[in-house]
Amino acid sequence: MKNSFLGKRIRGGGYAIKGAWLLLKHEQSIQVQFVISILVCIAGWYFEITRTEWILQFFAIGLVMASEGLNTAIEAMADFVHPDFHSKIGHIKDVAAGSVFIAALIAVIIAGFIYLPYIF
Ligand SMILES: Nc1ncnc2c1ncn2[C@@H]1O[C@H](COP(=O)(O)OP(=O)(O)OP(=O)(O)O)[C@@H](O)[C@H]1O
Repeated sequence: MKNSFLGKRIRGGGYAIKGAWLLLKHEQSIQVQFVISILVCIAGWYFEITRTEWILQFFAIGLVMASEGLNTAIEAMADFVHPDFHSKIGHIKDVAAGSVFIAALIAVIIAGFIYLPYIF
């Protein structure tokens, strides 16, 4: 069982859950996004948004938090392979941060489409 296909997949899932827990425990940006996600879910419950709007909202939350997690991993990898200042490392980190910015921008636009009609 330990080295079977299923055993390996279950172990891989365990590592992934551990990684998600580490992100939540140690990364301030993920913690902030987690709190914002909870607030947005409270807003969804308050305004009684539709099923499709919930799907879009969870998609946006997942997009932002997953890209932030990958950005964190890339930053950690960059710091590990090259702890000193280097323009290439700066470029890699900037590009990784840019992907989070794009995800966050899309999430804000989705939030606008969902909530502005309920508010105004
Ligand atoms: N080793 C480096 N060489 C060159 N530029 C760097 C280096 N480390 C960081 N930078 C520059 O500083 C910016 C911020 O990097 P940093 O690793 O502090 O990320 P951060 O977004 O502040 O992450 P966190 O808050 O999670 O530590 C990078 O986007 C990059 O422009």
